Amino acid sequence: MSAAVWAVMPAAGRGTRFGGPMPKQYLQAAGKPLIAHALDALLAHPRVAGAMVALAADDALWPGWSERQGKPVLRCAGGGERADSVLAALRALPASVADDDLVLVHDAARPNLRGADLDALIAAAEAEADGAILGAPVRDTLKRAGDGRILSTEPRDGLWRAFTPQAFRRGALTAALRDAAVAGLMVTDEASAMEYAGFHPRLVEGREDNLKVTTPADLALVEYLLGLR
Ligand SMILES: Nc1ccn([C@@H]2O[C@H](COP(=O)(O)OP(=O)(O)OP(=O)(O)O)[C@@H](O)[C@H]2O)c(=O)n1
Ligand SMILES: C[C@](O)(CO)[C@H](O)COP(=O)(O)O
Repeated sequence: MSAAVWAVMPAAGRGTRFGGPMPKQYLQAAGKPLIAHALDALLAHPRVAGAMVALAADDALWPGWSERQGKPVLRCAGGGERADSVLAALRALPASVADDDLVLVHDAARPNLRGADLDALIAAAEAEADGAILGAPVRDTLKRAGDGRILSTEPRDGLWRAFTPQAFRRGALTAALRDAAVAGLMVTDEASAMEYAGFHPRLVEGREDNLKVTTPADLALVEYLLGLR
């Protein structure tokens, strides 16, 4: 029988780039909050056993879910940076989640995750000691900017955009994030910490509509996309 997979959801951000009246993960789209879409996408997968959600200490909007789709939804206090929140959630997972068990780290701000992408990611991560992440190759020409002007064109061959979920074994990811923090390394995703630890995670090409809501324009697009499902 395949081992259970747990989800870790960093949801302690304040959405400063979005602005607005509340942290963006609680904004409504297609009838429910972004965080609910993101959680439900993970919990709908048969291999996912439950979720640990990292919340801001003063979060007053968390609906208090203790389960969704018949699976446990646990919560812990997040931290000052996304990486701190992920590390706190990894440490708060039930003791039954072994160091060798896979965990899926997924942004609460990415509501449009699809099951087929999850299938592909879990399959790749289970075959890889180094883990795996969803992403997509860069398909636009990239410019380095300075003072609103083009300074240079950057080579894009071999460049990918990293998405979430990112899938790693609990023990290795916990140690990698801990060591990155001790080294003062500011990582913006889990794969960066694993790379610092010497791993080379597998890249799994996923749907480009697995958008992270960062600005109001992203929310308008995500509302459209979720409405199509
Ligand atoms: N200290 C933090 C910062 C971010 N996050 C989470 O990490 C995900 C991706 O981060 P981002 O899109 O940057 O969200 P915010 O930090 O809220 O946005 P901003 O940087 O604009 O404030 C989000 O689900 C966010 O809630 C977190 O759990 N803990
Ligand atoms: C984890 C992530 O979504 C991968 O692209 C991204 O790094 C999060 O960045 P943010 O600045 O914390 O939104």
